[in-house]
Amino acid sequence: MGDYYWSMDDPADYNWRDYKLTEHDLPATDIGEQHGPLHDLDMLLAGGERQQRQRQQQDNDRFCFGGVASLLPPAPELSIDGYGPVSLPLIDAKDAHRLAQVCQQAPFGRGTDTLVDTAVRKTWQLDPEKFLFYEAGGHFGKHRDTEKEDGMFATLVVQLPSAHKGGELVIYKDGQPVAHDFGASAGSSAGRCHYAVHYADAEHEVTPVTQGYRLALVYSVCWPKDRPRDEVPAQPADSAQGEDELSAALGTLSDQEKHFMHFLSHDYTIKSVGDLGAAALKGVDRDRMGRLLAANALMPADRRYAFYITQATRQTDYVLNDDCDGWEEEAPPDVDFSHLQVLEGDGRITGRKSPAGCFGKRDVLNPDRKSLLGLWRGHRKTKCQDTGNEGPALETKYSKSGRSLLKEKPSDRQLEDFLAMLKSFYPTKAAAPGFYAIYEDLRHVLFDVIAARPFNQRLFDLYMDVHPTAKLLFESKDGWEDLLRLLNWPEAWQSARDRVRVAFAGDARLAIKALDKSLKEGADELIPVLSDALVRTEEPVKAGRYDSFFDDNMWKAAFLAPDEAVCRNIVQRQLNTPADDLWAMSTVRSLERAKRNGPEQFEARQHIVRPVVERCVTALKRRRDKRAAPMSADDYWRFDKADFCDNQEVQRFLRGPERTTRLEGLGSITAARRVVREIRDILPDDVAQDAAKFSRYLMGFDCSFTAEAGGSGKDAYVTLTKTDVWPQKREEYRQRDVELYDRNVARAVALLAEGDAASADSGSGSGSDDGNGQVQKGGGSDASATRKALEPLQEVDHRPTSASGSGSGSEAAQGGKATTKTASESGKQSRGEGDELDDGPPAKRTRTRTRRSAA
Ligand SMILES: O=C(O)CCC(=O)C(=O)O
Ligand SMILES: [Fe+2]
Repeated sequence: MGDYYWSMDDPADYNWRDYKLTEHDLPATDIGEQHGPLHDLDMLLAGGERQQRQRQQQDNDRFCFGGVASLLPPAPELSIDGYGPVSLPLIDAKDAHRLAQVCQQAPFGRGTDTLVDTAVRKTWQLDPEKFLFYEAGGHFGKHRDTEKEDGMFATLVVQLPSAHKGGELVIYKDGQPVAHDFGASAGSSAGRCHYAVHYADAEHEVTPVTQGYRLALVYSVCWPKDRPRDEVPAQPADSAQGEDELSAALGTLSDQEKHFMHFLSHDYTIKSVGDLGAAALKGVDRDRMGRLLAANALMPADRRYAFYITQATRQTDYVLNDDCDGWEEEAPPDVDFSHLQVLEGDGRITGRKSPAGCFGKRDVLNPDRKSLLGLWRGHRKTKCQDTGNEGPALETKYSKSGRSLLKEKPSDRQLEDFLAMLKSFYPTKAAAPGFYAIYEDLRHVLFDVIAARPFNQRLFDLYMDVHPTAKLLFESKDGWEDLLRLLNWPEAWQSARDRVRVAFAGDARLAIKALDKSLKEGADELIPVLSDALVRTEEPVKAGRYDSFFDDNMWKAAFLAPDEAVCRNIVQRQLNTPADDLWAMSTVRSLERAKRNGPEQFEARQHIVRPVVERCVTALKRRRDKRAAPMSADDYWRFDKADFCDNQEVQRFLRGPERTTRLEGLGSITAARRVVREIRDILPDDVAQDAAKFSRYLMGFDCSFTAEAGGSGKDAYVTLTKTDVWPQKREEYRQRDVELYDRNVARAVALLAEGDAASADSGSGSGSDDGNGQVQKGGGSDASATRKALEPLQEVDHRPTSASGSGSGSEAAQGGKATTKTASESGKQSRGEGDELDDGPPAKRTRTRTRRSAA
């Protein structure tokens, strides 16, 4: 069976309405408190018993008002496209007929639908919602106006000079009608324009026009677009004394840890509260919000309340009673809060939270002394549902805006205990991933709690103890936000600074990321602390690679940080780092980028950086000279990196100084030929003779030689002869390395050259700098991106750097080896210490080696 929705005021008559629906009310005396601080607050907000009636009247007056539109001409000129000039008031039936023809039947909204139903609304309209034309029988049933535009809060109706009967605009305030007859009783409606203004959320109707024609213009009244969000009017000076009393009552409630709520008089759309915050409040709600905020602000921070606005819904389900003559509550009403918005003491919406709990009938601030149903009076929706077997059921639903004042303030002692407990439970992400997330949230909430009270060193220390790592400070969900808030809290920052430094000193990568973010977001206080932390960090060499993201950002900070000390710190750090050729090249490249991105900043600090650049030059030159040293004739035939471990005898020969050898004792010529075949399978003879064509193989094995079977029977042997294809190739690479080191030395020198805009290497190696953006995007953790950015280094870094000076081949050769060998062969590849031909990433090998030699 389908659902039928209608409003109680829907004129359509359904037989379910013949049954009696009795809603249980509670008198005002059962709501809130009849004495004590909450009651005092009621009285103070209501302005005392005596003033209450007067206030009520004022509020009624502001709730809606109207009269003669004396600023408008008595006979406004009105002309309508397709009709022509309209002479006002409209009297002639023929004119009316013509006018109706250029208009449309006005629709109305229900939920998200726009409907036309003359039983609900019967009027002609032009230019949607602006010009209305009522004939006899025209009317508009009870409704509230939708917010047609952002910031709309009221409706202005201007009735043009009209000669008609009926057609009053009746506005309901708490169910009581306030009628506007637009001058009918005063006899001025035909001769003047009249107006009426009402809040858009106020329920209103237009009674049927019984005679003549009524013409009206309808306007939406909106807050100005540039009005500050959350604006609540300052309270007039004469209420200051009331504020003290209010504040005292609030304070007492606060000490009792009392949370309470207050039903707003007006209704608000979720959107308007979301858009405007406290500034959406109207009339009496606005006054009271202003007074409560002012009183709240008078209290010390730890006693203050937080303010929320919530959409409250109260739903009751009814079933037919046993006598089938009325509806009976099936269960107690269900009260629900949703769309909660936090308005803080200063009225700022800072986030969304869930209500701490529901409120009992005693937790209601009820300055207007309303009964339960009086409080809930608002949008009531009734829905009748035929549930089949169980018969029809009726549901009523009220929704209402409420303001709640929640106090979430445990005592300092309780908090300290809690923090100590939390500390003992401090989880690691790996150990308790689920708990960690809760923990992160808790930490964030705790920050709010602690920040909301006067600074308490003990409490704050405990709070800081609970999250000691840079990861939590920086990478947790709200870590960064909390860190920034810490900066604006002088006492806290004073004592947190050292902890922050220590935390980041344990994680160079995070320190760099945080430094970068601080620069971008102007968190200036954080920059020196992070740069101090950086000096104490270890070089983040992961998997043997320099991290160009790290280096780039570090140097960027060195030049861009407002304080020169940051640059000095970084230089100090780099001077403490072991220097080798890879370090030098990475440094040079990062400095080049920094120089390119900010030539002036670079120049201003290049004198500070000079020692680092000089150190790079020294390291590069040292490496260059080692590589440039010519090889002795003896060493020329030592293929000391030869990789032929499937046959140890062959490998021993290759690594030794002899040019040729014989493998003997093979037993038969067949066996000798088999050995040759096996060798040629691995390294074909023609490969050993043709470097250009087969360098991929050569590089894989780091040798070149031929094999030939000879002799017969027991004397059969295999002759191995080294060819100079490999050593020549090796020589070529040595030469290239020297050139590369030379180029890098030149780049380093060019860095400090006067008036040179970092273009020294724009033609050669810097092409790969384009990979920079990619590296940053990958957060420096993407190995392939990092490798890409390191490409110019790899021209060198996989090559031998041992004192012996023998080479192992190019990057291409490494790749070739990997694809040529089987997995098991690769497995056998790893060598002892000192051998540079392990399977690790190229940079690692060299890195390991240089580290050792540096030590
Ligand atoms: O005709 C009027 O006075 C008011 C019409 C109205 O309530 C509306 O257009 O929403
Ligand atoms: Fe309306």
